[in-house]
Amino acid sequence: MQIIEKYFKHLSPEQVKQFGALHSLYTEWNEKINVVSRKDIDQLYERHVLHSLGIAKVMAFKPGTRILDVGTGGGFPGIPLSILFPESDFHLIDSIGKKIKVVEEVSAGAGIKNIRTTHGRAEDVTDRYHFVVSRAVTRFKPFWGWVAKKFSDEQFNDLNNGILYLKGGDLDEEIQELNRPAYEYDLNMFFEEEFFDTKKVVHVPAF
Ligand SMILES: C[S@@+](CC[C@H](N)C(=O)[O-])C[C@H]1O[C@@H](n2cnc3c(N)ncnc32)[C@H](O)[C@@H]1O
Repeated sequence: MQIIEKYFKHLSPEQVKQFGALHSLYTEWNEKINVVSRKDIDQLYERHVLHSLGIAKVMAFKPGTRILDVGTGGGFPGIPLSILFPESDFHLIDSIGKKIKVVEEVSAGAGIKNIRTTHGRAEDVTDRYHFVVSRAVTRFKPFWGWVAKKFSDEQFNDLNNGILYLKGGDLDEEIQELNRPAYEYDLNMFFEEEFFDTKKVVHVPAF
């Protein structure tokens, strides 16, 4: 938990409480339904919570921003981002029902109010969002096909509406295949831990 406060210094007491609650909630739920690899649960705050918050270092969502987390699994990056941005609205979707059950239990347990969940496929969502976030779901090209029609054309954030995807490694081939402008932000600019050496946030503007 200290690692979150090291990089996010202006958390409210409520946010400190909510981030602090995640360890016991994920430990409890991960024993019933495996959403985080067992060896990673000890590094929950670095590898899952702080990694998810890498998106916040690139983009501070303004109040009223609507964000879809595609293939959220156990709630990453959506749950940490919803705690950090309590005035934005998050929609977390996954095609596996038991993962959505974990998301619902963890978000209720932590008292998170700005999340709604759907058990279903991203392709079937018909609502409009300012941003789509994701981690570890699929390559950019098919992903773009799933979400291209889901963007609102109302812009009020510092970056253009679009995808903010957590990726790792060399992305040249994947971005070439996507054939759209994509901007890479290295997370080692913000976080000094070795885990972030190869990690990036990629912004794919929708317009
Ligand atoms: C490797 S997991 C990553 C989970 C989470 N984003 C994380 O980083 O911890 C990929 C998730 O994407 C979900 N998924 C794959 N295709 C999907 C689709 N078309 N719509 C919704 N969820 C999908 C899977 O069910 C799975 O939970």
